[in-house]
Order: sequence, then C-alpha cells, then structure tokens
Amino acid sequence: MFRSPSLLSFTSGLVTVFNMAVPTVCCYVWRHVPRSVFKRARFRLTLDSKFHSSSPAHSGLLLSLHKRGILKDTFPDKAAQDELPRLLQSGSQTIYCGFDPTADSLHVGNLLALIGLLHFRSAGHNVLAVLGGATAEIGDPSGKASERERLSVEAMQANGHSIRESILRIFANHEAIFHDSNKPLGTVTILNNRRWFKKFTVVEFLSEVGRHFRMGSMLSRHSVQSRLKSEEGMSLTEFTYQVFQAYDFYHLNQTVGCRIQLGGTDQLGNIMSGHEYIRKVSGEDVYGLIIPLVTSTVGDKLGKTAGNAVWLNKDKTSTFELYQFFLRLPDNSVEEYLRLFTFLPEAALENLMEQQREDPSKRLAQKRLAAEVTKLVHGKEGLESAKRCTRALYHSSVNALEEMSDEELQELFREAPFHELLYEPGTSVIEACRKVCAIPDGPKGYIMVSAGAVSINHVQIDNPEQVLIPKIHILSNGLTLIKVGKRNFYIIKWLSL
Ligand SMILES: N[C@@H](Cc1ccc(O)cc1)C(=O)O
Repeated sequence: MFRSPSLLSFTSGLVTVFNMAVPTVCCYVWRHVPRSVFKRARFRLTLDSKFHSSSPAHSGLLLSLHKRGILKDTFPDKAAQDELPRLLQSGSQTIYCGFDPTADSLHVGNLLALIGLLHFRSAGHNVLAVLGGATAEIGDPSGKASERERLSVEAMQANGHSIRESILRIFANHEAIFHDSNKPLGTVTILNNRRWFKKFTVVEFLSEVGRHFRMGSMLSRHSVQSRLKSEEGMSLTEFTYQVFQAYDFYHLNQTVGCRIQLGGTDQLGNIMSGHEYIRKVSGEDVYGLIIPLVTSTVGDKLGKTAGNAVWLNKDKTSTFELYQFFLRLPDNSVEEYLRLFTFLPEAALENLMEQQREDPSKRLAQKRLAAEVTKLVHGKEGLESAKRCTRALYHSSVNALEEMSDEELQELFREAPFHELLYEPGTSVIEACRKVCAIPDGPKGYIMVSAGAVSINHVQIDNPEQVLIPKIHILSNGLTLIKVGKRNFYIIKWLSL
C-alpha cells in the first residue's frame, strides 16, 4: 500500500524559503484579510477592570494572578470578565502549557510559565506540560528573527528528557515547600506531542487538519508578519508551526477536556489559531492565558534566543549563579520580581517591601527573592549550597570553603582551572602557584607573590617560600584556593598517596 512520507520528516525537511512568495502573499493579505483580524491580532493592553468579574465570587484566582503581574491578558479578550472565572469555578479544569525541547534546559522565562501553572495547581486545577518533541522539529517562529538550526532527533530527545526531569523537580519542590497541605492540589501530567503527531502521514494531516485553517488568519499573526517583512523571510515549515500548536490544543481538548492554554505574549498568535480551529471543528469555547515575557533589567527578553539566559539546570547555571542573579536585581525591579517569582502572599510581600524601603542597603527583598526562587528550582539543599558558595566567595569564609563538595567547588569556580595534584610535604606557595600556572615564570611571579597579589584560602601571602601547611593552606577537604589579583581563581585538589 502506498504511504506518503511521515508528517514530521516532510515538514521539517521543507527548508523552502518563503521569500519568493512574499510579494504575492502580501498582496493577498491586503486584499483578503478582514480589518477586524488585524485589529484582533494586535496585542491589547489590559485594563485592570477587565479582570473584575460581574460576580466577584468568580474572579478570585484570575484577579489575584493579574494583580501579581503574572496574568497579562486573556484570549478572547472579554473572557476574563465572566466565562473564564465561571469555568474555573465550575470544577477542576486542565490548564496546559507547551515547552519545545530546543535546548537541554529551561530558563527563567519558562519558570514564569511553570509558576503560572503552579498557581492553578495550588487552586486545585490539573496542569499539563506538553513537551514539544514534534513542534521543536518544526521550530516556532514566534519572537524569533531567524529560523532555528535544525537539531537532530537524538539531541531533541535528550533535551526533552532533561526538561521533563526539571519540570518534575520544580513541581515536587513546590509541593513539598510551598503548598499548604490542607488545600487540594491538582494533578501534574507531562505529555510529548510526538505521541499524537506520529500517527499522521503528511497527506492525512493536510487533508484532515490543514483544510480548517484559513490563510488570512495565518498570515495575520504577528510572528508571520514580522518575518515576512524581514530579509530572511520564512520557510513553509515555520509558517505551519501554528497549525501544529493549534492541533495540540485540539487534541488535549478532545482527550482530556483541556480548555485553557497558558503562554507568553509571543504565543498569542498560536493560541488564537488553536482557539479558531477548535471552535470550527468541535464548536467548543477554549481560552488563552497570556503571561508576560521576562525581560532583563534593561528591557531585553531574557531567554535562550537573547543569549542571556539564566538556566534552570544547575550544570548550566549553578545554584549559586541563579541565587546571585536574583540577589543582584536592582531595587526598582525587586518588587515586581517578588510578585512574579514567589508565592509570598500579598500581605507578607508588602511587609517585606516596607522593610526594604526603610533600609534598601540590607537588600532584604533581594535576599528573600533569591532564596525563594532557588528553593523552588533546586530545593532546600540547592539553597544551602548557593548560600555556602556565596559565603565562600564573597564573605571569604574559610569554613564555607571547607564544607564544599568537589561538585559545588567546580560549579562555583566554573571559570577557574581545577587541578588535581599529588601532595608532597614541603611544597611552597610559589611552587604550588607555578604548578597551576597561576603566576608568570621567573622573578616576575616571585615579585607578584612578595607584593601580596596572591592569597591562599582567602589569606593574603607575602612570603613566596612559605611552606603549605595542612589545615591552613590545605583545607580538610583537600582543597587549596589560590586567588591572584581580584578575580583569578585556581583550585587545587591535593591527592595523597
Ligand atoms: N510554541 C511554544 C511551545 C509550545 C509547544 C507546543 C504547544 O502545544 C504549546 C507550546 C514555544 O515556543 O514556547
């Protein structure tokens, strides 16, 4: 029997750049797309009043998320007033959010989506994370100036595996540390969309699903418009992305009754496509919850594409670096971040901010924020580790250095060379420094040490001939930390015979 190529290999193989079609397409849009579509596609600013339901009993969760800054908007626009609050009141709902495994870790931007889901879970709703094994192969053009490099299926699977682990870890930390155990907690499900796309051939998909999509609305999406205008244009593969995400929503609606999708502002177009598709095929009303994109303190999108990501896996951003990222936030951002990234109730938050305003130099708000986020992402042990590293590095604490595991050390001094050397009694400071190339050869290095440029385990050295003394220069964990100048670190792990 004839079988057409499988859907995924067909679409991801299509690198036919859409450029050639741009002029025709633009004319098409201009002539055929109703004005109202453009108007709807434009992101509208939310008015507070929108989240006030006509019946106050219904508006609770949405309103509080809106006040925290997590819920930026809903789709359709008017649903926030009545339909959505009513739906959430009517019983446990399933809320989903998708994550494409295009990297081996999620980042802080994704954390906000997980936190959004967690608020719903804490309110007794069921949450569903979709790993986009299939959609990652297509590549979402939303918010991206150019097409993503194609990743191998193996890399995608490995990424998916690692992302699944981190989602489960964060959800488990939330349950153990932040959830009030007297309150009902919804379920968590993680599904990979490869599962349902696998069954289609490309012909079947286009014939069964594709026919319900209108070119006019597809072309009106912001992600498409901005790319069509760019020099690079857009491939057919990327152009079809919204159909895949729309189908996910439909599939989850049909199989588990999911009626709510959560996503960042860049996902609005994809969510709208799902909404239109489901309405058309099954007549059911579904909704989108739009969360803000996390930006850096100077306003850049904080994410993988922007190249300044803060990752959630500790082999990419250590617990210490994550902690420090939040600790370093400027005063004018900390309140906003506390609302977005912690589960602190409003009263506790205001209290904390009042203390912060009394004496900003104590950085109480930043410390609390950093602690809460680190606990959520890496658990209590993660926070302990981050604090230990902070003491070791910034408070020159020898005790903290002594308590550190090899793994923590390497995480903390990621950039620092790590040397394992055989310990020979009688080794001097200058010899140790030379062995790890911490100082230049010859008299220049000798002079540097004599001038006090080198410290060992946070104690400044001025005698290059000083013999390394166990317990002082070699800590009980077999470690010597050499610092040259302000920020050059070298770690020696002494091995004994
Ligand atoms: N498109 C989303 C990920 C996603 C994947 C599949 C979905 O069904 C939903 C969302 C993103 O790039 O962030």
